[in-house]
Amino acid sequence: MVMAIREVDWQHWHGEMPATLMFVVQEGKVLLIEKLRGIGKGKVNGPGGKIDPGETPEQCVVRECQEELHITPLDPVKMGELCFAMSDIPDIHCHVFMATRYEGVPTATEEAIPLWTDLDQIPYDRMWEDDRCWLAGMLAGRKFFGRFIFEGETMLWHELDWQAH
Ligand SMILES: Nc1nc2c([nH]c(=O)n2[C@H]2C[C@H](O)[C@@H](COP(=O)(O)OP(=O)(O)OP(=O)(O)O)O2)c(=O)[nH]1
Repeated sequence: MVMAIREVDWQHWHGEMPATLMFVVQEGKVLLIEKLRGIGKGKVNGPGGKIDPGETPEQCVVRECQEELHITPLDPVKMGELCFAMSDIPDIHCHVFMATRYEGVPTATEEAIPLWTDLDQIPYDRMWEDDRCWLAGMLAGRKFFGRFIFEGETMLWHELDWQAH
């Protein structure tokens, strides 16, 4: 069976659900989580979540790290944006950040289990499919803008632009 790819008018696309992700990197490791609830429950990801009304992406990513891991990332750097056209949930516009410093001790909560992960051992088979397209490049310091079409949890199409140095 051939699956028809949903037509997306990216010129006028607007993600109904703004969201964030944070990747803290220190000493050759990145702080990932096993996500215990919400969208992508059971997957490995960075901490993050939906932006509340009135919140900036930066305020959201700090709050989500506090809620999920009891840490406060310092000086978050915006690295990219991910536009997800989804089939079964509202479309998601995700702002992705990195940080090299944080306050607090990464702690397991009802939302997440912290997983310090070697940069060369990222468990892509436990992550969202698109992460293979951008995560390694971002961790190497490259900024990006990506668009993705998903059918359920399957990525049907993607387009990724890397910012010129
Ligand atoms: N790495 C990666 N992250 C994704 C993808 N799709 C996607 O929604 N995410 C992230 C963005 C958000 O951080 C998170 C979805 O928000 P959430 O359900 O965790 O939001 P939340 O914590 O506010 O939710 P809640 O349970 O408190 O209602 O998943 C993807 O394809 N790859």
